[in-house]
Amino acid sequence: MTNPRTLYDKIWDDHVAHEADDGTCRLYIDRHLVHEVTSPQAFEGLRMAGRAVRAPDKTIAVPDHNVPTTAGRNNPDQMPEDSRIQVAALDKNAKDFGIHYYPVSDIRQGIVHIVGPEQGWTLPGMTVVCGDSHTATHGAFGALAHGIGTSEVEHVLATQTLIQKKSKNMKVEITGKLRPGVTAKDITLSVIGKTGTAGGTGYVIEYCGEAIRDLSMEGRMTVCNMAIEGGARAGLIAPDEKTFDYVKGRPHAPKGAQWEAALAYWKTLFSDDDAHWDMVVTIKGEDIAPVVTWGTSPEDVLPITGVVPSADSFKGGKVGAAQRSLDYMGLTPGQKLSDIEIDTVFIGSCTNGRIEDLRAAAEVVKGKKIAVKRAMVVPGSGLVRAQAEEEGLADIFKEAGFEWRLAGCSMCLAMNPDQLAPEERCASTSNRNFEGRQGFKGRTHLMSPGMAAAAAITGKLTDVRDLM
Ligand SMILES: CC(C)[C@H](C(=O)O)[C@@H](O)C(=O)O
Ligand code: SF4
Repeated sequence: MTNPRTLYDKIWDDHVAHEADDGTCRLYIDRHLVHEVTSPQAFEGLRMAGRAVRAPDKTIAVPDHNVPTTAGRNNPDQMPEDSRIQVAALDKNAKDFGIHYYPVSDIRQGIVHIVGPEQGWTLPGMTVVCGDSHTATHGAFGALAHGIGTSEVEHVLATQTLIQKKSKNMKVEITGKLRPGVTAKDITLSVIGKTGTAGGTGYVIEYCGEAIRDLSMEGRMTVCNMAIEGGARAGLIAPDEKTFDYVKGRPHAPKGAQWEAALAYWKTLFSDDDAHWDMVVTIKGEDIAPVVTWGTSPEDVLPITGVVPSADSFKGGKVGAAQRSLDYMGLTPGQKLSDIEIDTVFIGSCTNGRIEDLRAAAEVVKGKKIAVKRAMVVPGSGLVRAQAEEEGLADIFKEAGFEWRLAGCSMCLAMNPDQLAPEERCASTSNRNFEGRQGFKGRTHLMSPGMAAAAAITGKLTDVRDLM
């Protein structure tokens, strides 16, 4: 009998190419995803050393952070100078080094964490890295996926391996059923609300339990996407029939006999009953409400039925941080969250820019008009966009007054023209509400797509259940 192992242990063991005496390991990397922000110096490093990309067939690049999302964006005049330089550099690097590439003009272009799964690059049991903290998204497939820094990007490009120390195992179990109006986003925000942004430090989280099993692959990606906001090294979910169905037939998924062999292996990817957990967090699915953030940290989570907290309801160092958040966000303690007026609504990002997210938002919006200054839907990829158009979702959004944009990171972060003005208040489906994240002095409230759509319709933070 081998020792009982977690899913993380199993994937780890299958990828260790070398282990040093101090436990430092060299891990084989199956997929390396690349975007324009964290790769230019890495490719430059290879050039200077006269090195090639070790496994170009396992290296996939797409520009996403800097690209404008308005029509005519292939015109370089639409891009600010620094964005243009980064996108042009990725165009050139992809060509020079012969890696898979989805340029801005390609319908498959989109946010790297949406494109990878969509094209079948992300598969169960793989190690997946990207110079991007939200790489955890791919863990939804039962892959070990995490963000790396630019110097590591260069190392992986050159060697297809990564130097790592093993993390501890954390189990986050969401039991039972979710209540109506509660989504994957509410799960992942509620977990961070409970554990805090540092709660996952040093761990890889496996999400499990009936409520996780019941989620679609899209929902599972939303949950894993925010593992990093809870401080974890990665988040993952054991693959099951839903995972295999999602993967099957995708352009880069295995076919024929290779599919059968892969499937047999994937079915071994689960945590053994007696596996050791260094920490266990359990939340009842029925206790989770539709939530929003009120502050400038993803752990500042409250049910939409709540009120803005006062700084002195916190302890220790958090009192000062809460006061700073309240000042930055322009909020008064005791104010009902559902009385907070919203200027702008952003539906998109690698957290919630997939087709299911757009369907959920469209369902709330259908036949209504927006009551905010601006609202935009930014599909996570060109293919999500095309599908949403085919399903009539784009028309629903446009008729309601939403802008219907092209794929990219957009207003998730202020690296492209989609930005908040100072003090502009946004209901956003993205994953970070840090100061300045969506624009200088911009104010971000994180929530699910249905909740963001509800805010667009009423002009205030709104309990989506009131519109259902
Ligand atoms: C620009 C990039 C390095 C960054 C990340 O690592 O996550 C971005 O995607 C983000 O969401 O803040
Ligand atoms: S959508 Fe946002 S979180 Fe995701 S990769 Fe882009 S900037 Fe980062």
